[in-house]
Amino acid sequence: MARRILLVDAYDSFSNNLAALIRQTTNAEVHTIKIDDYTLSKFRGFLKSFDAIVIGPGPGTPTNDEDVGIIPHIYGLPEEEVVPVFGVCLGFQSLCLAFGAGIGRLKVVKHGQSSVITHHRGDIFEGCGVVDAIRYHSLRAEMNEGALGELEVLAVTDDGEGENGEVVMAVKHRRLPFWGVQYHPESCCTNLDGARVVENWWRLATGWLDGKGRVSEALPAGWGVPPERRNLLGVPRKEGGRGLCWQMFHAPCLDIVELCELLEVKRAEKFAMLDSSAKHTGRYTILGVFMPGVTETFTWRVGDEKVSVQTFGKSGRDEVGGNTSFGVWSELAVKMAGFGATGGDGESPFWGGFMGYINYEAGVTGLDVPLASPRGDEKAGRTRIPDLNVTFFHRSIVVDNISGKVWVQSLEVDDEEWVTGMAEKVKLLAAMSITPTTTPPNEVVGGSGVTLPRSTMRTTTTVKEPLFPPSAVEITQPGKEKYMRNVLACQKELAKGESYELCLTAQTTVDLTLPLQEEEDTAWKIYKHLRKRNPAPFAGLYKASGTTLISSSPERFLSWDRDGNFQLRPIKGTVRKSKPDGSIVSRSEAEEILNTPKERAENLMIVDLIRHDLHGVLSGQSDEDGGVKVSKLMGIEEYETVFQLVSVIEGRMGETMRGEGFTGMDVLHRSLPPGSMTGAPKKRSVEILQDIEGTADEGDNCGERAVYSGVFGYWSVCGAGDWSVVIRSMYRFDDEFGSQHQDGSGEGVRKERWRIGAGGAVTALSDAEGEWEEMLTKLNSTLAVFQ
Ligand SMILES: C=C(O[C@@H]1C=C(C(=O)O)C=C[C@H]1O)C(=O)O
Ligand SMILES: NC(=O)CC[C@H](N)C(=O)O
Repeated sequence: MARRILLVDAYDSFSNNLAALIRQTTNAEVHTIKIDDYTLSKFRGFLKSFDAIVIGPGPGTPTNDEDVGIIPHIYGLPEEEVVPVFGVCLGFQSLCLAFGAGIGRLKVVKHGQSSVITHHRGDIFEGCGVVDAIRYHSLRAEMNEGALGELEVLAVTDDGEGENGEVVMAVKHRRLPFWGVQYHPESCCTNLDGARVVENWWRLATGWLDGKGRVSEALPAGWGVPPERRNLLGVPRKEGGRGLCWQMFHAPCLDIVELCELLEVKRAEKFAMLDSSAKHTGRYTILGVFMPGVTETFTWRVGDEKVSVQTFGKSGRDEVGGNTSFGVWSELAVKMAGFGATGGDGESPFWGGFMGYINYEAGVTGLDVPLASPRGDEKAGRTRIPDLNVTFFHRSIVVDNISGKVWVQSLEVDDEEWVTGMAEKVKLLAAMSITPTTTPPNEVVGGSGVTLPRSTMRTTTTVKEPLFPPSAVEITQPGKEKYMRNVLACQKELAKGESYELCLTAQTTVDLTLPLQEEEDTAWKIYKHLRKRNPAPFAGLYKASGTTLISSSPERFLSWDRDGNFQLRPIKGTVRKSKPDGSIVSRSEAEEILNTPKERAENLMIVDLIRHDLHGVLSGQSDEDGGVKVSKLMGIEEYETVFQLVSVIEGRMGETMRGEGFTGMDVLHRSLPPGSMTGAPKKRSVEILQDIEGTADEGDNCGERAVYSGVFGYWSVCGAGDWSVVIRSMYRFDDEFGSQHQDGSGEGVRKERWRIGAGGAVTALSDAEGEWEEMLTKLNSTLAVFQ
């Protein structure tokens, strides 16, 4: 029978990586609990069912009871109840503290940085050569005579006298079966010899257990799969479903802007498009077609029990749900399950299904973090904004911007007439254009050797005219002093060990004063311009339920295909392309900047966090290991205004899980908000950021990040999904200013307030001025359309 290891998680964003490493190296069953899930007596009761304990990393300090919960009691168990323990980072520091060591602060904190560890090859370092290990810590164990009487130091690292001098990296208890390491064996950048300590620990631990003849008991009754590990649907997958009616044709000359105008975007009250205007990640343009009496928009606001459903072209709303364990998420899963479709073209990524956005705040409450109060709309007296706003499309048009293939599709029964009619219209439109707009892969190679989408090359020189007269535009940017103070406030938390990285953001507002009547909708006017100005693989326009979102995001959050292959592409590390003197940063210069410890550490922390999120759903469920791997570590990608450091993490949801009813949505809702917008560990970082970014009464972010920092994408009836991080984007609430005003001369005017968020990851290595500049760089990629 497999042995059982209990992993005690201190709300870290790396603990699932540790669980996966333990599972791989020990073949034991790993059960995870949180530090404060159980009282000590309950814990002691079920400990008999486990063979060993691993205590994970975490934010805060071992001297603070709330940060460690049950941990100190584990090291203080009566001897007859003791089992082997392996402590990592916070778990290690707690071990040292429990036996008399002091806990101090590092002079120079180490977050996401590697060190070579000096060890004597014995004990848990048996057979290890050079251990090159990743560290995430602000605190250190300070040994003294008392502690050294109880604990033996197994490894150290030398940070040099200018920094922290010698820092203890591993200890073991002289009598009891307790071991601990300060570094992170589970980080993807710790080398194999660094991870081998877990294998060695397990050998020593099982030796100890065998020596004592300790055999664990059966799991207590009722110890089952924790509710949060069940799937949204709660029932196994159903096969079959509606047949899709579709046509595919080649239209390499089809212009996306013209296609949108064919669909009447200029005056549309509702619109949904996911667009790829740069082709080096995104590829498809997906349009949802609103159908009167059929198309439903689902909205939900944090705190609401029910989900509101509004049918296009009908007045009133229905309220659904309220009695499922996952609330709105289950409602979406139920809707989707009722629609499983068959017979679409395997090459089309979207056959119909949900498109829309999910706010940052929806993700925050998923972490059990209460929202800052009041929220922006409560303060402004606006309509309550939905935190989830997605529309279920039966009719759709998909364009492959590389091959020139176009699909017109419908899930409606007997809808051939619409499909044929629409296909004819689109073909005619394409026939009227003269030049191909699709770019065969690798056709245009930029001077730096990277493939640039042709649109990128074409537009830099052509767009000069301002979109709105300067007198119609009023921009309110965050204050520099305040932003820089916030950077320092973040760094203070990093120095205390509360977080390893914090993605600080602030919002800018743009107030437009516009004529009452205009020929085309402002959102469309802006989108068209932005599409040229800042082509992006995850661009898009979404208008529904009182909110308009215009995106030109470079960052994929999460995608999955119909076979259960998942991909995340976090971006961390940004270099502005234009220099202050007007010259352009070359790719090799960008490489030099992005290859520094600061930028690499920023990226690595998020890669490890994303691995954790993905492991959390995909690994150790049923008989599957999730196959989580980093397929690209810190590649450099070039965009219109910036170079970015991008990593790719992949995983797999196998047949068993999918058969049980798990879908990509299970992964999505449990991985929100995107880690690249929070920092690590996610939960503590989100709490800290709420404090620092402020409430509607005082902060630049108006008490909420709202659509910014959320996700925008689709979940298709074919089983695939793709969601981007909402950055380099803008959004507005349609009723923010009411509908009309009088200007000075008595003419009727209209006002619109657009909101643009921007920010960047703050680490211990950041400098406040640099962070301010980085925020402005990101802001300007979209703000520039108003200037
Ligand atoms: C916060 C933003 O971007 C995030 C922060 C990045 C960084 O710190 O380098 C890069 C991409 C995004 O994950 C933004 O664009 O506003
Ligand atoms: N990774 C960790 O467990 C960090 C522990 C502690 N919060 C520190 O910063 O030192």
